Amino acid sequence: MYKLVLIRHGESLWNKAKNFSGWSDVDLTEKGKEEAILAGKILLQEGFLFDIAFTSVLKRAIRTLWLVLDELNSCWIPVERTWHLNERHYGALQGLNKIEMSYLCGEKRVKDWRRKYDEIPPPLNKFDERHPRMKQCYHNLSEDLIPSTESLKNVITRVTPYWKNIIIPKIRSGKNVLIVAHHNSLKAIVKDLDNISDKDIPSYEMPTGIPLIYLIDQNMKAIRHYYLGDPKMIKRAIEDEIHLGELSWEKDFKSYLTKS
Ligand SMILES: O=C(O)[C@@H](CO)OP(=O)(O)O
Repeated sequence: MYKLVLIRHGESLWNKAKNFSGWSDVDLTEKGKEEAILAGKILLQEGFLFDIAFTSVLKRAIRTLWLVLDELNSCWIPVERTWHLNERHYGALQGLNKIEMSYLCGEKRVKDWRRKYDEIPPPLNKFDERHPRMKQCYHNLSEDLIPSTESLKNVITRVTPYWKNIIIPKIRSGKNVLIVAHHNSLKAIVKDLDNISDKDIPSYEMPTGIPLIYLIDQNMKAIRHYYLGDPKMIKRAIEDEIHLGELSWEKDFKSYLTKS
């Protein structure tokens, strides 16, 4: 039996603001940093140690990983940073507010953008300075691999080969692997581990900054999984994700319309 630990990065500035984040390189909030530190402390307390870690090239995931490894006194372990584990590219929606967009375009439109398997948001203009082709960290990628927008299906198509060809062999070789990534890129991994269908994976929700432990069999399928964290907080965080964008869930949604 193998063990694998997955962590969605701690709360980011745009999780807090309820903006579409995607490949925008936003940092953690103070709460996000605390979540990461707590995740590291709990992992230490539970006796987890890692041989290698994988993360994206986005700073909210990298910083979460640093804080976790610091608590584990494991800053020295090899770390693979890869664009394959980046968040879903949310196209021209990036930076827009999910509540405001629900008000303007309707809750169903926002829900479909967020949680329909093959829904592709409007693309980000290739000449927009926020486009990844303008960023140094993607300069070694060929243009056809750099997305201007992505559906969840596209994310699964880019994450799965990396998961199967790069990460799984490390697990099979007996390495203790930690993956710190994003809501949608981690969905690709749990989809494979738990055999979750295309129909069910969009509504799979994961809280920020809480270690998710997987026990895996020889066929690289999950035997069971569990979170290391307060069940009440996890339930609340998952409910917030499910209802994000519903105006009735946002008691104070008018404040989103009046902010500058
Ligand atoms: O905005 C995003 O990039 C992601 C993660 O925060 O959002 P969602 O979970 O709605 O796909």
